[in-house]
Amino acid sequence: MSDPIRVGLLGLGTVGQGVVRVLQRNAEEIARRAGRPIVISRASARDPNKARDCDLSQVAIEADPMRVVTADDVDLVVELIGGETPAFVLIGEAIRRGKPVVTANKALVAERGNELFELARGAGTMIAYEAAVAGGIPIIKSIREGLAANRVLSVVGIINGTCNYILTQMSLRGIDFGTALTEAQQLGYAEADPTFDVEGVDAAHKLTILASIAFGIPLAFERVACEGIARIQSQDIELAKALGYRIKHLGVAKRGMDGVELRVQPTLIADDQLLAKVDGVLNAIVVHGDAVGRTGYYGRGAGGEATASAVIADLVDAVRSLDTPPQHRVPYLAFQPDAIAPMEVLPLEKIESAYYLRVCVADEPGVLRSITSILAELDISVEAIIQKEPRAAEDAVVAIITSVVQEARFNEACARIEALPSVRSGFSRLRVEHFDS
Ligand SMILES: NC(=O)C1=CN([C@@H]2O[C@H](COP(=O)(O)OP(=O)(O)OC[C@H]3O[C@@H](n4cnc5c(N)ncnc54)[C@H](O)[C@@H]3O)[C@@H](O)[C@H]2O)C=CC1
Ligand SMILES: N[C@@H](CC=O)C(=O)O
Ligand code: NA
Repeated sequence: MSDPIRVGLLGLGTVGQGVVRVLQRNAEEIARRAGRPIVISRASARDPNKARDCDLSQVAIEADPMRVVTADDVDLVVELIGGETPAFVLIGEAIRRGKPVVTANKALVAERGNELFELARGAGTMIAYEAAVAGGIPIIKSIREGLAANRVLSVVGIINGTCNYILTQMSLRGIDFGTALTEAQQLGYAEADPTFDVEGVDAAHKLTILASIAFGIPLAFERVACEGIARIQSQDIELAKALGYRIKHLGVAKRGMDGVELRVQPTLIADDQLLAKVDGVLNAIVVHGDAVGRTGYYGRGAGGEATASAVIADLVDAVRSLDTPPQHRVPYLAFQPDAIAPMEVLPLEKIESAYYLRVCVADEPGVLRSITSILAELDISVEAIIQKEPRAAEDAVVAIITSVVQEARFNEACARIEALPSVRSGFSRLRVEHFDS
C-alpha cells in the first residue's frame, strides 16, 4: 500500500472529535477503500489542553489553524471550524497551495461557494462538502452522481436536526422549546450560534446547496425565503395533531412553470406521509426526478460521528482522485461550470399551497360563520376545521385547513379575518405540504 495521506484537521469540536475517532477505529477498512492509509498529522485547537473524547497522542496540536494549513506534513485539509471567518481564508490558503479541502461548513459553501469553487478550479484542486447537507446522509453524492440522468423536479426535506429534535420533543414529551433546544445543544446537534438553527438560516444554507446541485443554478443563499420555528407554539402542534398532521421544519426547492420555489418554513404534513414520521435528529429528503420518480434519503442529520461519516467519505474520494485530472472529476455543483445558469426565483406571494390557520375568537354566536364566509368569498375552501371550546372566561380557538391557494389571496383572507371584531390576538398560519403519490 502507498504512503499515508496526512490530514490537517481544523477544529476539534463535536465533528472534529468524531472524525478522529472514526478514522482511528476504522483505519484499516478506510485504507483498503482509499488505497492508502489516512492519518491526521496535525490539528488546530483554540485550547490545546482541553480534555477531548478522542486519542490525540499521535497528532501535533497547533493553536493557530494557519500553521496546520501551511505545514509541510499536511497533504489535505479538513475544515471543521464553521462560519466564514477565519474558515474562508484558511480554505483559500489550502487551495492556493494545491491541497484538497474537505469541509462541513454549509454557511461558507452556501454564501461563498461560488468564489471558493472558482478558486479551486483555478488551482486544479478540490473542495468536497458532503457533510454540509444532512450530516451523514450521502445526499450530495446521490444528487450529483446517482441522479445525473434526471431533470430534477423537486427536493423537499427535513434538513435541520436541531429543529426536528425540538419539534419532536415538544410533540412527544410535551417539553417547552427552551428545554428541547438545550438538549439539542448538549447532544452536539446545534450550531455554535443556535439561532442559525431555530431561525431557519442553517436549513436555508443547506437548501441553497441542494437547489444548486439539483437545478444547475448558482448558489444564491439570499434568494431563499427563510422562516424558523421560534413562533411554533405547543397548541399548534396539538391542533395539527388533532387535524391529522405533524409540524416539521421543511426545506422546499421546487421547479415550476415560471421559476423555482426556494423556501424553508415550518409546515404541516399529513401524518401518513413519510416525512411526518421522521423524528428526533433524523433528517429525510425526497428528491423527485422525471425519470426515476421519487427517491428518499433518511438518516442522522447531525451529531459527531454521523457527520464524521460524510467527512471521511469525502476524504476517501479526495485521496482516490488525487491523480485524476480536474476536468475528469465530478463538478462541484453537479453541472459543468459553464452550464450553470440562474433561474427566476418565485416570490412567496406567487406560491400556491394549502394552509393551516389558527384563530382565537370571542365565544360568540356567528364568529365561525364570519370566518368561513371570508374564505368562501375569496374562493378558498375549508378542508377541515376544529374548534377548541373555551374554558371559563377564555377565548375559543378555531383551527382550519384550507384548499390550495396562492399566497397573495390567502394574505388577503388573513387580513380580513384579523380585522373581524370578534377575532383576538393569537393568530397563526402555516403552510400545508401535500405530496402526490
Ligand atoms: N455538529 C453537527 O452535527 C454538524 C456540524 N456541521 C458543521 O461542522 C462544522 C463544525 O461543527 P461542530 O463540530 O459542531 O462545531 P464545534 O463548535 O463543536 O467545533 C468547532 C471547533 O472549531 C474551533 N474554532 C472556532 N473558532 C475558531 C477559530 N477562530 N480559530 C480556530 N479554531 C476555532 C472551536 O474551538 C471548536 O473546537 C460547522 O461548520 C458545522 O456547521 C455539519 C454537519 C453537522
Ligand atoms: N446544526 C445542524 C447540524 C448539522 O448540519 C443541524 O441541527 O442540522
Ligand atoms: Na450529507
